[in-house]
Order: sequence, then C-alpha cells, then structure tokens
Amino acid sequence: MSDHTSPQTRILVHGASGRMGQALLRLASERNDVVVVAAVQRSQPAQRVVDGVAHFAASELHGAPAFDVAIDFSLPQGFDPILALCEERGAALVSGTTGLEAPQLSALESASQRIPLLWAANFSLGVAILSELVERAAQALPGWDCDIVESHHVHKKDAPSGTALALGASAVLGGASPRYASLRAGDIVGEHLVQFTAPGERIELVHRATNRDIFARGALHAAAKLAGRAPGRYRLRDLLA
Ligand SMILES: NC(=O)C1=CN([C@@H]2O[C@H](COP(=O)(O)OP(=O)(O)OC[C@H]3O[C@@H](n4cnc5c(N)ncnc54)[C@H](OP(=O)(O)O)[C@@H]3O)[C@@H](O)[C@H]2O)C=CC1
Ligand SMILES: O=C(O)C1=N[C@H](C(=O)O)C[C@H](O)C1
Repeated sequence: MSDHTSPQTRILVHGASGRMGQALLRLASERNDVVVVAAVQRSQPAQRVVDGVAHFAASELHGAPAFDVAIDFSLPQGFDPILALCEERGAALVSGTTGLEAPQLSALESASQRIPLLWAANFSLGVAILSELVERAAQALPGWDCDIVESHHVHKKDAPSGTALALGASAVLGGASPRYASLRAGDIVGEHLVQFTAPGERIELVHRATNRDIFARGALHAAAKLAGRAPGRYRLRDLLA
C-alpha cells in the first residue's frame, strides 16, 4: 500500500450493489492508496451519493467522472459496456466477471492492445497456487482420471464456475482431460476440488473460500498496481509483488 503522499488511484466499481461490489466498496474505504469515485449497478440506485461515493445506473455509465481503473464484478451482460468505457477513457480494467462468452473474451484480448487489462476467474492467492499444483499433478499422473467439482451459493448463475474452467485449463496444460461437476447450495462462498483418480488410489486438491473479502482484496491490490501501466494483458501473478 502506498503512503499518504502518493496520488490515489481513482476507481470505478462496476457491479457495486452486488455481493462482490459491496465488499469492494467497504474494503476500498479502508485503504489510502485508492479512492472510489463512482459506483455502477444495473438498476437505478436508491440514493445518488452514499458515504461520499457517486452511484450510477448502468444506463448512465457515460456520465461517470474520470477514473483510472474500473473494477468489474458484474454479469456477462454488463461486461461489453464497461470494457468500451475503459477504452474510450483510456482507463485500465480489472474484471472478475465469469461466464463471459467467446466473443467477449476475444474483445478483451483485442482491447489489451490499447489499455492495461487484467481478467481473472479468481482473485485469491490460494487458487493461484492451486492452479500451479494442478498442472504439476496432471504432468506427473498421465492416464489418471481428472475431475473438478465446484460448489457455490444458490445465487450463482454460471456453471461450471470460472475458477473450475481455469483449473481445468491448467490440468489440460499438464496433459489431463478434466471432467466437471457443479453444486449450488446455501451460501457457499466457493469451493473447488480437483481430484486425480487411478485404480486403488486418489489425490484430492481442494481450495475453500470462506469469505469474499479475499477476492475483493486481490482485485483492489491489482487495480492499484495496474493503474498507469502500459497497455497489455496482465496476470494476477504479475501484480502480486
Ligand atoms: N474472479 C473472482 O475472484 C470472483 C468472481 N465473481 C464473479 O463476479 C460476478 C459478480 O458476482 P456477485 O457479486 O456474487 O453477483 P451479484 O449478483 O451479487 O451482483 C451483480 C452486480 O452486477 C450488477 N449488474 C448486473 N447486470 C449488470 C449490467 N448489465 N450492467 C451493470 N451492472 C450489472 C448488479 O446490479 P443490480 O443489483 O442493479 O442488478 C450487481 O451490482 C459474477 O460473475 C461472479 O461469478 C465473484 C466472486 C469472485
Ligand atoms: O460467483 C461467485 O461467487 C464466484 N465466482 C468465481 C468463479 O466463477 O469461479 C470465483 C469464486 O469461486 C466465487
């Protein structure tokens, strides 16, 4: 975190009324290296200014004040407008929105030639490490079955989760062919089990998130690090130091 004399990174939170948006607003207010200048949600906000932050409906996105980085945890239907706004304004984008369609992933790749951009299916340090372990296990266990089971709260819309798909991509890099299963139950924040099975034995690699703050902290850290960088597609691990 920078000291009081460094300029603060101006943040637009996209998806502000959601579970992640609320965690971002709360945790941003506890830091001195970032300041939230705008909060955007799909529906009309009940109050225009809350705790000093200007709130906007998605339909008013273009009226948002100047910002350095947008942090987007919304839904796939909200992704194209925030990507376009970041390009128009020459601002950076940190997005954790999952369930994006292939054309949206292509647009993201293309935009990274013009703005600094980080999209990650999971902003926790633990999942970053799990991903490396999965690739190593897959390399070391040729011919073993690989299954990824993800569990989330009942409100989650996409399946398999973005994290499950990203872990699957790591398994594929290691030579495995993963299968997926999804559970939706209660208020589970997010659990991912990657299981390697052979006759007579089984390895289980598990990550359990018990609090969304881990994702929000990772995204705020990434936003503070991404501001002012050259255009490009950044990975979470590039910004962790
Ligand atoms: N990468 C990661 O580490 C993590 C990723 N996620 C992902 O983040 C996303 C949000 O999750 P969560 O907070 O639980 O979801 P919520 O449903 O709680 O919140 C969604 C937010 O997006 C807003 N929204 C919906 N549609 C639009 C739109 N068209 N334009 C602008 N804003 C819109 C909603 O506004 P309104 O309330 O007005 O409808 C709300 O503020 C999901 O894709 C989820 O998978 C979640 C946790 C961690
Ligand atoms: O929607 C969620 O809640 C989460 N979504 C992300 C995903 O799809 O992997 C990350 C985390 O598991 C929580």
